[in-house]
This record gives sequence, C-alpha cells and structure tokens, in this order.
Amino acid sequence: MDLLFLRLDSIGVLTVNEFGSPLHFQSAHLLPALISDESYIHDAGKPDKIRKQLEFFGNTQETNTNLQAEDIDFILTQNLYNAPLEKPGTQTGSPSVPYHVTEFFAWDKTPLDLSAEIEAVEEEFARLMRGSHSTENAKNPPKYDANGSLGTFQAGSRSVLVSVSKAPKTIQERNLAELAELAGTAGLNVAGSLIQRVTSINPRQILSQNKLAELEVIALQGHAGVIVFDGELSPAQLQNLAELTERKVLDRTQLILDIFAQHAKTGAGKLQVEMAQLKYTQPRLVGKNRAMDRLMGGIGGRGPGETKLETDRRRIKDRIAKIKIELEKLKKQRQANRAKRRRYDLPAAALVGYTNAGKSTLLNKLTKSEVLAENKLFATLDPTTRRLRFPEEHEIVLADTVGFIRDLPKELMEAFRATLEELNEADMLIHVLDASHPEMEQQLESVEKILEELGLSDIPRILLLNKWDNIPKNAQDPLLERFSNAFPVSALSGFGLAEASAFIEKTLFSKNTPLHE
Ligand SMILES: Nc1nc2c(ncn2[C@@H]2O[C@H](COP(=O)(O)OP(=O)(O)OP(=O)(O)O)[C@@H](O)[C@H]2O)c(=O)[nH]1
Ligand SMILES: [Mg+2]
Repeated sequence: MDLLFLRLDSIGVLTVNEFGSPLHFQSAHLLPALISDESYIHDAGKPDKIRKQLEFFGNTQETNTNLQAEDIDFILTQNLYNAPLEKPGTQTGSPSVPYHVTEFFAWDKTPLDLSAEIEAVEEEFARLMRGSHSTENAKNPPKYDANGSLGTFQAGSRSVLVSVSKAPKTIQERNLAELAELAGTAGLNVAGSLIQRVTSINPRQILSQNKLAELEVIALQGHAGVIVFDGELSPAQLQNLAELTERKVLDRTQLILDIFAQHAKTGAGKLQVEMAQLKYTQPRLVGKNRAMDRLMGGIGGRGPGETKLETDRRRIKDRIAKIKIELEKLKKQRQANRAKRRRYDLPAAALVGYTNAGKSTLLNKLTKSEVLAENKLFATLDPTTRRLRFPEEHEIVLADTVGFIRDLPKELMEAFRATLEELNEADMLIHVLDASHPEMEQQLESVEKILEELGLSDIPRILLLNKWDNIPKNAQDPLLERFSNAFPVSALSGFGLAEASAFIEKTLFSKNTPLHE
C-alpha cells in the first residue's frame, strides 16, 4: 500500500542485532500486474507464506503499512502473492501479483544496486499503462475536464465499479449489475468491483483509507483507469477522491449523462443533455477550486490552474444561458406542432417504461416503422411520433419516449421535463414492462414513481407485460394473476398485440371518455 500511495520506488527492511549491527536485508517493489481472471483461483498453500513474512517483520502491520487484519485477509483472498515468494529472488515471466519481494540477503552480501532495476520496472509500467489511464487525457481531451477527474473517458477504457451504501449486500450487488449495464452501454469495460456496506455515508470521504487501498489494488490489477461509483458523489467526495487517486472518477449520474450525450440525435436532445452536464459539472468545479486554493497557498500565488477554472466556470455560465434561450425557442416550435396535431384532432398515446423494456420495438411493430431499437440502455432519447391506424378508419399518434431509470438524476429529470411535457398531452399512456427482467417489480415501481412526480398518474394507462416470449410456461400464470389488468405481449413476435391494440382503441375512441376538453 505504501509503495502505491507514497509512490515509493522500493521498500527495504534491515534487521539488526542487539548491538545495532546489520544482519539481513530484504526489499520489495511494485510490478506491472498481468492478472488474468483465472489467477483469482485460490491457492491455499501460499497465503501462509505471506503471513509468515509479515510475522517475521513483526511490527510491519502497525508501523510500515497500516495494514489491518481485514486488509491482510483481503490481500490473501485476492491472491496477492507470487511465485517469487517461493523462489526468492527469481522473477517469473508473468507475475500474478503486482509486487515483487526479493530474498533475504545477509547484509554483507546484499546487492544494493536498485536504481537499474527500478528503471527497468518503470519502463515496463509505462509500456503497460498505455491505453489505461495515463494517456486518457492526451488522446481525447475532455470538454469540461478542468481537474482530470470529471468529464469524458475513452471508449474501451477499463473500469472498476464501486458501491458504498447502507443497503444490504444483495441490493448493492443488484445495483452494481445495473451499473455494469450502464457502463457497458457507455463503452466501458468492467475490470472489477468493490462493495462496502456502511452504517452512514461520510459526506466528505466516500471510502475509508483501507477501502481506498483495496480499490487501488483492484484497479492496478485490472489495469483500470476509470472508477465508477454507484449513486451520486458530492463535490467534496469527488474532490477528495481526485486528490487520492489518479484514476478518472465518475459517478452513476455522470455515466448516465455520458450515455445520453452519446445517444442524443436531435438538436433539442443534444442541448438538453449538454445543459444537464453543465449543471452537474458547475458545483464540482467550485469544489475542486478550493482544493487548488489550498495547494497553491504554499507558494503564495494564484496558479494558472485556478485562472483556467475561473474562465471555465464563466464559460459554463454563459453556455447555460445560451442553451436556455435555444431550448425556449425549440419549446415554442414543439407547442406549435402539437397545436397543429390537435387541429387534426388525432388522439395521442405515449409509450412509457423502464429503459430497455421494448418501447421502440413495440412502436416499430405496431406502426411498421424502423426506429432504432437495441439492447442498450437509453437507446431512445429523442421522442419520435408515428401514426397508428386501427381498423374502422381510426387513427392515433403514437409517441416513443426516453426510458426511465431508478433514481433518475435530477439534472436529467429537469432537462427532460420539456420533452416529457408532451406526455401531459397524451390521452393514454402505454406502460411497457419487461416482464422477463429479474428486477421487473422494482422497475415497475420506479416508473410509477416517476410518472407520479411528473404529474401523469391520472392519464388512462394500460400495462403491457412485454417479452412474454422469454417467460417460462410455469411462470406465466402467477404473473397473470399478479397483474390481472395487464396484457401479456411480445413486441418482437407480435404475440398479444391484437388484444392490446383493441383495448387501446376502445379506450381512446369510446364515446364515454372525453378525449379533448
Ligand atoms: N425477447 C424479446 N426481446 C424484446 C422484446 N421487445 C423488445 N425486445 C428487445 O429488448 C431490447 C430493447 O428494446 P428497445 O425497443 O430498444 O427498448 P426501449 O424500451 O425502446 O429502450 P430505450 O429506448 O433504451 O429506453 C432490444 O434488444 C429488443 O430486441 C420482446 O417482446 N421479446
Ligand atoms: Mg427506445
């Protein structure tokens, strides 16, 4: 840990006799880790050796490394030991741990030429870290990245996912599974994960020193340049992390914002996402600025970093003001479009639901169109409307909308309120639920909560249990009993759509339901 955090080239231990004369010497340095997934297989024989080594040095735990018993266990279970421990002094071609410990030398036989070895190791580090975090900024300068920790990352970057929460481990695991999907959609590879259950969240320090050390080791092993936290990091937490790790730190909100930025197609969509990103970045720049104040204080000047931050902040403010005006214009346009539609007096239905539930697939199937539908979160960002013709000359406008997600970041909620405003005008909401998803109950709940927050609970609604083709026969009846008003459908195969459409048509065209006031 000290090699890692204090950036030491090497740590050496010298034992002395009762008169203070040197006896033995042993040293250790970090290695560029080459860990494959298989190397996590536990080998019961070796951990004892590390324990013995630690015991040999007696007080190593307290004075040298602050290692707690818990950390040692962690290191042992993560197989942080290597072949050289067995045959001291020999370095195997592909080490399974990121450090190397030399053999014990009698002091008078110690070969103390470390510099050549360190130089070689550093070269190797530089070579292996290419494509990891060290070159991230140089190749792809992020737009609003004033401190190296906010902003974009390169596609294909390796990441470690972290959950720190009061929730039980099973829930944290579930949330990390969704975070992994988000990370994959954003273009990150997942190299590892870390879960910590806490009794309360520290508003300044999201991870304890020990856990942060674990995280660094996992990231080092997995060559991960990006760390993604589930949930939202406060400016202070982010700032502290940025001081302690050189890796790019993202939280769930930033990840979602990034996906939105990648997927937005229309002018309005892009502006809305940019606005949300700016609003999220702004307070976090201020936070970092204070750290910079403190750092610069020592040499008594205002550093170039700070000046840059100030211009960055001013630019962000200007940009937000400009975007606001643009969005206002677009809103007027949309209102005009809606007014035009109303003149034709076509009833409107909107597809709503959790992201990836199958809304776009359903729109395509019902209206024989080809809007983008794919196995990605937030494939749809820009609302698309299509006409849907029923038998008997009945025609409606069907709108596809952006998918919902649990704990939708409030910046996004605000940004998309304008788009979702269209939902207010809908005469009917078609709630598409992925009935085959292991989290379907939670997804249903999230969607209903968001609909309520948007003030849409009163609009007539139909619930579709989509992806019915994925539901095993014996699970079908219990589902139909549980959701007695819902329609089982498959947007992919078309199963159940005739019944569902008939119900939609009846709701929209029955004389008793006033559609337009
Ligand atoms: N097996 C099965 N897969 C489906 C069905 N409907 C949709 N899918 C798949 O689910 C994935 C997501 O579908 P989309 O239509 O893009 O979902 P969406 O709700 O529009 O998602 P976002 O726009 O990302 O919020 C795609 O890979 C679809 O092929 C279905 O009835 N059965
Ligand atoms: Mg979609």
